[in-house]
Amino acid sequence: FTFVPLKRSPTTPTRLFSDYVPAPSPTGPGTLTLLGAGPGDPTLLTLKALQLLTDPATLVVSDRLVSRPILDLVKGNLLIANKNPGCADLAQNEIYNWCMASLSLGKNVVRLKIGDPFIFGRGGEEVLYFRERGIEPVVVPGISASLAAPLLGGIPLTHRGVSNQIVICTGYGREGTSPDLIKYHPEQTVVFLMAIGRLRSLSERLIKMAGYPRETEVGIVEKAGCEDQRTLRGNLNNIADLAEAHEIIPPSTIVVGGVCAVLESGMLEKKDGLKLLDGEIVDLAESKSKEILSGEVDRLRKELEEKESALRGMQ
Ligand SMILES: O=C(O)CCc1c2[nH]c(c1CC(=O)O)Cc1[nH]c(c(CC(=O)O)c1CCC(=O)O)Cc1[nH]c(c(CC(=O)O)c1CCC(=O)O)Cc1[nH]c(c(CCC(=O)O)c1CC(=O)O)C2
Ligand SMILES: C[S@@+](CC[C@H](N)C(=O)[O-])C[C@H]1O[C@@H](n2cnc3c(N)ncnc32)[C@H](O)[C@@H]1O
Repeated sequence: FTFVPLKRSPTTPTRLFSDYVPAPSPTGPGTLTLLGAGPGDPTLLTLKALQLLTDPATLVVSDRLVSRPILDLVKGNLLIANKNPGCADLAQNEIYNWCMASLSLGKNVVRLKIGDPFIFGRGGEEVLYFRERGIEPVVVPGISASLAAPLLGGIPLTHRGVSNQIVICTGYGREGTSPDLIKYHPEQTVVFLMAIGRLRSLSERLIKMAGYPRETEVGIVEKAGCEDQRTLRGNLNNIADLAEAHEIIPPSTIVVGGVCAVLESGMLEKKDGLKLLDGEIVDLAESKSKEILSGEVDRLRKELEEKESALRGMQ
């Protein structure tokens, strides 16, 4: 890892992510970066991510869920793993083989992962795999869908007097198992990733085994940060039926708890045209802001290119 020290000491120079510039090595293996892509909107990428993705000399090995507008930024070669549910281990081996082959040729590789690499993304496993083979990956954080999707769907994960703690869970454990649920706590928000496929049984288990009241609010944000984002609101009693009726599909983030109702009216409706209605589905506002935002990506890219060519001129 590259750890970023919290304080600069006068004697030890701080190594920031921004200091990390991958350079092809003719003598040894290339560098490997595990890179978080955020939830899907390219304007939510870090500047570090933009810099790495637009390096034409870099091979990008991406997971399937990374959005098209982000993949479109890649200037070098791009490989996308066919990691569908049920054949993930096979695809994971393929990813390792692609990365190792390029690294051993001295090529720099970016392993692009949805959201944040260390939140339900096998990021830790990948670090251990490459470390065992003599390559120490640099890990660059991304905005996790577990935090961004609720926000983009108009759900604050904490809210004074409503929720003072957040639990992030997966709907599926290893080999399809259902992870243990935490007992109901009225001031807790629970965020479920990878759980749409078993929403009905999850809702029933929350009520019957974890003591959740049937009326507990639930929000689902599908494809957050993508052009076709949708938000669905309901409660534990009706959410599975509503999701079925509206054909909600992965990738979606499920939020359970009182916070789902906090911004139900008012602010967002007026500001962004985003309307949250009980049991109704809403599309992300048809917004001019989308065009403005994608213009912003082009502007940033240009700025980066200019800086790079100015730097090259100075060398
Ligand atoms: O229903 C849903 O909402 C989630 C469906 C979904 C799953 N994986 C998925 C998604 C998102 C998607 O495909 O869009 C998609 C998924 N699962 C996972 C990843 C990240 C990765 O593999 O790099 C991804 C994204 C892959 C990609 O973007 O290409 C990771 C994953 N799946 C799983 C686990 C848990 C584990 O292995 O211990 C973990 C590891 C989490 C961690 O790092 O802690 C387990 C899982 N996820 C899932 C299943 C059900 C498989 C089936 O249905 O046959 C299963 C069970 C299994 O594979 O043995 C479902
Ligand atoms: C394997 S997990 C990876 C999580 C990722 N590492 C992160 O930090 O966001 C995949 C799950 O993340 C959630 N997810 C990813 N992208 C999403 C998006 N654009 N909108 C809503 N949920 C998303 C879904 O719950 C999906 O099943």
